[in-house]
Formats: sequence, structure tokens, C-alpha cells
Amino acid sequence: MRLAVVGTGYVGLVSGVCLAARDHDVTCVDINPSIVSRLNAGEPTIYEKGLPELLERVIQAGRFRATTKLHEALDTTDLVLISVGTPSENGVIDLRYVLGIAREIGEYIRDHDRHISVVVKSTVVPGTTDTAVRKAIEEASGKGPESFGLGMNPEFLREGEAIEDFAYPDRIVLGHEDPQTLARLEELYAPWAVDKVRVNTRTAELIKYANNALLATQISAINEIANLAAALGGIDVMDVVKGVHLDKRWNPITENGRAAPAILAYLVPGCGFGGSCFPKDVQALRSQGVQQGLPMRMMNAVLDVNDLQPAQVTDIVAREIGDLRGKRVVVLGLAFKPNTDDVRESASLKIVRALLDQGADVSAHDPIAVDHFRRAFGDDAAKVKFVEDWQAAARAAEVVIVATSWADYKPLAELGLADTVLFDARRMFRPAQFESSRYLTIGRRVA
Ligand SMILES: NC(=O)C1=CN([C@@H]2O[C@H](COP(=O)(O)OP(=O)(O)OC[C@H]3O[C@@H](n4cnc5c(N)ncnc54)[C@H](O)[C@@H]3O)[C@@H](O)[C@H]2O)C=CC1
Ligand SMILES: O=C(O)[C@H]1O[C@H](OP(=O)(O)OP(=O)(O)OC[C@H]2O[C@@H](n3ccc(=O)[nH]c3=O)[C@H](O)[C@@H]2O)[C@H](O)[C@@H](O)[C@@H]1O
Repeated sequence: MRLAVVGTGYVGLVSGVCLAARDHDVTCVDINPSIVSRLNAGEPTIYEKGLPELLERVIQAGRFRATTKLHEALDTTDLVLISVGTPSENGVIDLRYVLGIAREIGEYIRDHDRHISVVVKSTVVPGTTDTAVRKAIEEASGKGPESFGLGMNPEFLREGEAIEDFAYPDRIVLGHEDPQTLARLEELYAPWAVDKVRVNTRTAELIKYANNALLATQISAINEIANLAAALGGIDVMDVVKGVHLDKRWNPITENGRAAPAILAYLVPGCGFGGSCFPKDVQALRSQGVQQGLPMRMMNAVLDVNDLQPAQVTDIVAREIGDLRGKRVVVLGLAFKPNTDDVRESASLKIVRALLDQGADVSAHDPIAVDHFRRAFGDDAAKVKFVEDWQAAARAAEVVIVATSWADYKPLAELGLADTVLFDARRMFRPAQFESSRYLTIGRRVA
């Protein structure tokens, strides 16, 4: 079927390309002309593995194109997915981009007598699609609710695994307010033989928030337990995690009834969660609850624990070696997680800031996120030495902090850095790999 996707960030571009790869005819719309021309030239505008090949394939097949003109895209479709950003403004969701698009679509509907389904794919707080989006379209079109369709189809992909996650989702949520929109969504996702959840739009919206909020809760909970394990001493929290994880309520069960290989999903303790979504979505949910008169104590706690977690790194290092003033420290990993160049809310921003504040001589490395980090860090980025050769920097440093678990850093264990303090802030190594070094981490105190 033919569809338009508005907003070509991580969600819009990956959705557009993956839907085109399943034989749909996709027009992606973005306000940014440089994004549009790069996409039409087959050049991905975000870093995501597998994307360059897939983009080239769908362009060659004539099933994918980009434009800045929303109305042109609407001329050839009766289904539009809105996937623009929904940033946080002081902890409250900012709907201006979603509503701006809704109004533009409304103006198109005013001038055309066709039934179009407007489906929100961006993460929006429960009640947005059936109230604010509906109102924006009605006001701009001057037409009633029967003249257009409304849907909400949340996205669960992870950055760095986006293509794989879109191609093999655990389920697809088909939020809808009218049968025609449901039928169109069914057709769109017909190639996916997975569980489909058919609900109204506000339920779809809460499913998305509940999913992110519960994953974030699990991370903050294990981080708090990790901090306790370290305070008590004589416990490695990874042994605790493994013991807990064998409980099948945490561990997916395979068809033969046995536990799947241990994927410690959202139970790996570390220096806190970052990214463009967990922090913003938990804040947005908290604000919505507070507006409803609820105390939202859990969401407060999840955010409080997470805010303080990066400081564990510098606190523990300072306890081991004393004053950090003048100490040569290298931070490995600046992205909020591996396989992405995204540094939004990355724990590394706070770790580097704390190191500079304490007077350390800071070097940093990331395979692909240095430019984004520089921009996000502002003027003080000039105080950080960004290095190309991380192994040389690690050899020259007194302290090495692994802040993002890029596979590139695995050889660290073979460098034989006997006198260096190694801080594994993502539990990517086993302590035994560093028997002869000073290995420090979250959730394990060296006596
Ligand atoms: N990044 C992720 O991994 C995930 C994000 N989400 C949600 O999806 C939504 C989009 O997120 P991202 O893709 O990360 O955003 P993004 O910020 O990467 O991309 C948004 C895109 O929309 C474009 N845009 C803004 N205003 C526009 C307009 N008026 N017309 C056309 N294009 C316009 C921007 O130029 C940009 O390319 C958010 O609500 C987010 O919470 C959901 C699941 C995963
Ligand atoms: O709504 C969104 O945008 C997306 O948010 C997350 O995806 P993402 O932010 O890309 O990354 P994750 O892999 O979930 O990691 C988020 C953060 O949690 C941290 N994390 C993750 C897992 C863990 O066990 N411990 C831990 O500290 C990671 O280091 C990272 O900083 C969700 O996993 C996606 O399902 C969702 O679609």
C-alpha cells in the first residue's frame, strides 16, 4: 500500500525504509531539505547498522523517496504516520511538532474530499491522539470526526538495533479510533506474523509509556541493589543478577520449556540509563500523573536513582586513588550506549563533567560519537582531549573508565595495564580478566 511518513529521524526513517522493504510504497517527509536530498541520494542521515544497504535497495526498487512537501505525499496515500520528535520541556512533553503536522494534514483534508487515516507513531502521553490531535485536525479542516481516521501505532525499536527490531518486533500495537484506520493498519502490518494488540489510541499510548517506564524502573532498581552490594562488601552484584535472572519470570522460556541463554535484559547494573527516550518518557509520564493529582512516587524514584548513578563512578575512583586533581583519566565511550552516535542524556556527559570539576586531566574516545559529544558538551569540550588511538591513551592513563560497552573496547583486557585503575561502568568485563590490575566497577567493592 502507499503511505506517507512524516519526520525522518530514528523512528521515521527506519520505519519508512523497513516498510518499503516489505513491498509498501513509502514517501518520507521531512522539514529539513538537506535530510531530504541526502536520503534521495541514498545517504542515511542517522547511524544505524544495516540501514545504508536497505535504503539503497528500496530506492533502487522505486519504493522509497523523500520530500519536504507534505501535501504532495498526501496526494498519493490515505495513510500517514506522524513520527516527529516529542521532546521534553522542563519534564513536560512538548507536542508542538506533532500538532503542527496535525494542523497541516487538517488543512489538506479541508481542501480534499478523501478519507485519510492520521496515525501517530511518535511517543505521546495517553489521551493525546483522541483529544489534541483530533482537535487540531478538526479545527484546521473545519470538518467533523467522520471525515478522517485516527490511529496510534507506538514504536518499540532500540537505537543501534533499529532495523533488526523493526523487522522482528515482539508485537505490534494497532491503536485506532475507527474501523477504517484499523483496516489500513492491518494491511500495513500484514507481512508481520506477530502478536497484534488492537486497542483504542489512549491505551496504545499508555502501553508505550508503561513499557519504557518499567524497563527504566528495572534499571534503577538493579542499580540501587548494586550500590548496596558494593556498600556491604563481599558481594559481586553480577552474581546476584545471575541468581535472580534464573527465575523464569525474568527469563524468556524457549519452546522446550528450558530457559533461553542468559540475556540479562535490563538487569545490567551500570552508571545509569540515558538516551533520547527513557529519561524523557519517564519524566513525561510523571508530569502527566502529577497533573492528574497523583504523587507518581515510583517514577520520581526511578529518575532520582538515575540522576545520581553517574556520580558513583567518580566517587568510587576517588575512594581508590584519592584526589583526582591532575590525574590522567581516559573515558572510553561517549554515546549513551554502543552502536549509536547518539549522546542525548548520555551518562558520559555527567562523568566527564564531574572529572573536569574535580581537576582531572581528561581524555576521551568514542568510535563514532565524538562530534555529537563536542556539540552537546559546549565550550568545555575544549578542556577534553579527544583521542583517536584509545589503546595508546589507555596505556598513558592512570585511570581508564569504560562508560559505553562498545565491543571495540574488548581488547582492553589484553593490554596488561597492571598499575592502571580500570573502571568498568557497564559491567562489560569479568573481574577475572583483570586479575593483575586494579579493576573497579559498579556493584562490587574491592576489600
Ligand atoms: N529514537 C528512538 O529510538 C525512538 C523514538 N521514539 C519516539 O519517536 C518520536 C521520534 O523520535 P526520533 O525519531 O528519535 O526523532 P528525531 O528527533 O531523530 O527525528 C525527528 C525528525 O522530524 C523532523 N521534523 C520536525 N518537524 C517536522 C515537520 N514539521 N515536518 C516534517 N518533519 C519534521 C526533523 O527534521 C527530524 O528529522 C519521538 O516521539 C520519540 O520519543 C519511539 C521509539 C524509539
Ligand atoms: O522509546 C524509545 O525510544 C526506546 O527506548 C529504549 O531504547 P534505547 O533508548 O534505544 O536504548 P536501550 O537499549 O533500551 O538502552 C537505554 C539505556 O539504558 C541503559 N541500560 C540498558 C539495559 C541495562 O540492563 N542496563 C542499562 O543501564 C543503556 O546503557 C542505555 O543508556 C527502549 O529499549 C526501546 O524499546 C524504545 O523504543
